[in-house]
Amino acid sequence: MHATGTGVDTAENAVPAAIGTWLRRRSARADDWTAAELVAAKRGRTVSVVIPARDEQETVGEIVRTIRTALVDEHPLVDEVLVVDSHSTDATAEVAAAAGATVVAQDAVLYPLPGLRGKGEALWKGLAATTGDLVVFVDGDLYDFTAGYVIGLLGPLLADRGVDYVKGFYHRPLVGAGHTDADGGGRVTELVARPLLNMYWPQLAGFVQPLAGEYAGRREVLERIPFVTHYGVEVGHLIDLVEWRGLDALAQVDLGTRTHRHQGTQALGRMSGQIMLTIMDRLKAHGRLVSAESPSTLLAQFQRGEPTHGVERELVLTDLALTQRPPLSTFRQREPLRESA
Ligand SMILES: O=c1ccn([C@@H]2O[C@H](COP(=O)(O)OP(=O)(O)O)[C@@H](O)[C@H]2O)c(=O)[nH]1
Ligand SMILES: O=C(O)[C@@H](COP(=O)(O)O)O[C@H]1O[C@H](CO)[C@@H](O)[C@H](O)[C@H]1O
Repeated sequence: MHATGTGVDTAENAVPAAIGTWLRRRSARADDWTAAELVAAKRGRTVSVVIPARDEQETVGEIVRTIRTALVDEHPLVDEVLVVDSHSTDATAEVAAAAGATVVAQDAVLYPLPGLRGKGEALWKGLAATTGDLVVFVDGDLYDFTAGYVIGLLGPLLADRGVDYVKGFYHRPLVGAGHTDADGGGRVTELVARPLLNMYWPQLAGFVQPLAGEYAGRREVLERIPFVTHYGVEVGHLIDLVEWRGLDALAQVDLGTRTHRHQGTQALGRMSGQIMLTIMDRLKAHGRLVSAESPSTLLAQFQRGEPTHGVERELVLTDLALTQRPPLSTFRQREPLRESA
């Protein structure tokens, strides 16, 4: 490790010992396991893959085909592949079904429960619409997805009963028109999530990609945590799980490189606000943030467009209010949770 700019020398011993221990104990690589080894390790447990997809017709088909070919047909590691069609306006559902996925419309799950919008809603509905003992979440906008993503995420869960939840990590290029910044991706991670998590949940500082969209968990645990319905879902999971299950129940796996469809800066501004409000919500929930007033959830952004109030910009208002689904178990009677061995 090396000194950085105005930062102190980050020598090995500057990293809190607990983080170093966790990194060594709970970090793995996707190629630590093979599909055949994990099939043998299933011992009757089942696996569902859930892909949230809003307008992903360009990429979702190849992701589904890769899983089906390598991890259903060749090696029966995955028992169920579900694409949650999240109000797509393109051919996402048709492309996913043609590739061999089960497809469900987000609002059709747990109908007539009124549907909400957002990625977290898609994930929660995907959990509700599947049955696997282990659940793997994979974004639908990946360009370089491999079966190793799923193998790597399942490895720690099948190998160690003490692990409840596994995040992927990877190099994240930012691919622009004719230019790629090899490590420019994960903009909200680097500018918002990592600094805030280091400030308030430093025990999570070892996660290389806290907002990774590829992760897996035990159903018995996933059904007992809330799902923030928008982009705060990942950071909400990490905080809720480390508070409930402890850091040692969490793990991470190196999946190599991840290239995905990037959103624009204003969309990431809204995502950032959602993540900040989720972190503030958890600080309040744990009695660590006492504020005289609640933050406004209304975000004003300015775009090229119709002049507004005499300014040569279009004013766009978005409500970033935190909405979340309760633990799915509150919708269903479940056996008491078996404490991890
Ligand atoms: O309301 C939503 C928003 C996003 N997504 C999906 O969630 C994944 C990650 O979303 P996105 O790519 O927008 O986030 P980013 O990766 O840019 O942070 C993608 O498969 C999206 O199609 C979804 O199903 N519903
Ligand atoms: O990590 C990030 O900063 C954002 C944006 O990534 P890019 O800057 O477009 O590579 O992407 C992630 O964040 C979302 C919110 O947690 C997740 O839902 C996405 O799956 C993940 O790609």
